[in-house]
Amino acid sequence: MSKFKQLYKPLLDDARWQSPQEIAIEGTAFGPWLLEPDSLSRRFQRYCEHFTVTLLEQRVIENQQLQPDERALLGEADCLLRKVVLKGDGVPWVFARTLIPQSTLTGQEQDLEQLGEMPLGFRVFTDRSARRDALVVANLRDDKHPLWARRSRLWVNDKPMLVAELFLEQAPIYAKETLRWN
Ligand SMILES: C=C(O[C@@H]1C=C(C(=O)O)C=C[C@H]1O)C(=O)O
Repeated sequence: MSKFKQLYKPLLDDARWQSPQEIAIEGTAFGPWLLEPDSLSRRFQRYCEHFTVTLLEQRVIENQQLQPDERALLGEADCLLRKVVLKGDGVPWVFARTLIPQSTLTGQEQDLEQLGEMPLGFRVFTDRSARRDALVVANLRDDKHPLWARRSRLWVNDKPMLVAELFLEQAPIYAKETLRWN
C-alpha cells in the first residue's frame, strides 16, 4: 500500500464532518481554499509551475461498502473509487478520494473512468452543468496545527460524485503568504 493511502485514508475515514458555518472558517486564511466552489485544481495551478495528479488506485466497490452518509448522497449504485495525490511542482499537496456511481459513468460521462492522471476538476469544471453542493469540512488535528479536509458532491449533467480532499502539510493553504493571493 502506498504511504499516502496508509497514512491518510484512515484519517479521512474517521473525519468528523461539519458544516462550514459550524466551524466558522469564512474570513479565515483557510476559508477560500476550503470553500472554493470552482475547481480546486485550477486554484492550485496558480500556486505552482507544474500541477500534476498521481493516480494511486482505481477500482469498483460495492454499494454496501459505502458509509451510510455517502450512500445518502450518492444513491444505491456501485461506485468507481479513485484515489490520487495532487502535487504542485512535485510536492504532495492533497490526498483525494472520489466515489463515482456507475450510474454517473454513462453517456458523455463514460470518459470519467479513463481520466488516468488528468485532474478530475479539469474535466468536470469545463462542463457548463458542473456544480458543487453538500460541502462539509473537518479539522483532523487541533487548532494549533490544523490538518484540513473537505468533502463535497460534484454534479455534472445532473449526475453526482463525491470528492473528499485532505490538504497535506505542505499545501499552500497553510502558508502564511497565501493571504496575499486570496
Ligand atoms: C474535483 C477537483 O479535482 C481534483 C482532482 C482530483 C482527481 O483527479 O481525482 C480529485 C480531487 C480534486 O481536488 C477539482 O479540481 O476541484
